[in-house]
Amino acid sequence: MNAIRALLDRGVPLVAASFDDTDCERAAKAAVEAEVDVAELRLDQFSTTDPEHVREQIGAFRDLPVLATARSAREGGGWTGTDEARLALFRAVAPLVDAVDVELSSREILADVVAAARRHDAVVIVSFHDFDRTPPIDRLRATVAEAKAAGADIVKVSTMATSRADVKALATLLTEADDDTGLIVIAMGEIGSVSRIFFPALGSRLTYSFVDHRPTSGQLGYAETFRLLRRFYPDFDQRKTAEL
Ligand SMILES: O=C1C[C@@](O)(C(=O)O)C[C@@H](O)[C@@H]1O
Repeated sequence: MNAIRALLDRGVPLVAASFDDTDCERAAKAAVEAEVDVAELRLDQFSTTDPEHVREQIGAFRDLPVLATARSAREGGGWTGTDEARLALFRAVAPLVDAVDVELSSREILADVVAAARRHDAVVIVSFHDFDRTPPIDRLRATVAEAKAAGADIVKVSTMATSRADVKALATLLTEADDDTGLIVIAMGEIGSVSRIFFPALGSRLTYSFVDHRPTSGQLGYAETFRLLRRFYPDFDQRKTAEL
């Protein structure tokens, strides 16, 4: 079975760390030693997306489940190429990875990325980011519904929290959804940092940390993320082993 799906099926929150293509062999070794659950490869931050190069870097992460992300510049990522090229990249990596992340706003390629992932049993994360603000909760509810309808296995909502009310709205979005919805919710920013630990305990499926990749706003390092999840989520250490 797909390694990320198998981990998700256990119902315990998982920890991802994000990587670009800097010294992948060494980075992958550090991630395995750190017990990271999922390596998110930020293809949009690679020095080149030449297929041979990308295949080689994914190969370096062979001992970890891999999530491939090619974030559009529109949603804060580094992808500045065409949508055709991005779709071709997703199609090339779909057979090699366990999951892909594509933005709901990437309407021109969304259905084709979902289809490519499905063909290879890769988990589909359909994501929404707002690096400036947290939109009203009704907008976010509509976003989740649209992402589900587009074929998401997991919907990710990651927005900038500029007040405690924003953190509360995101927590509400998460807790009102039933467990089958499969949500990843992140409150970005310093005020949202608590969400990196607290939201997994409320049902958010994956929390993002960093090993030595540049952190996004409010991310905690993997060591701190692990320590706090162990402290506050009693089943955390069983995520890779036990039938829960
Ligand atoms: O979208 C997300 C979440 C994230 O932006 C974060 O704030 O943890 C980190 C990204 O690498 C990932 O793709």
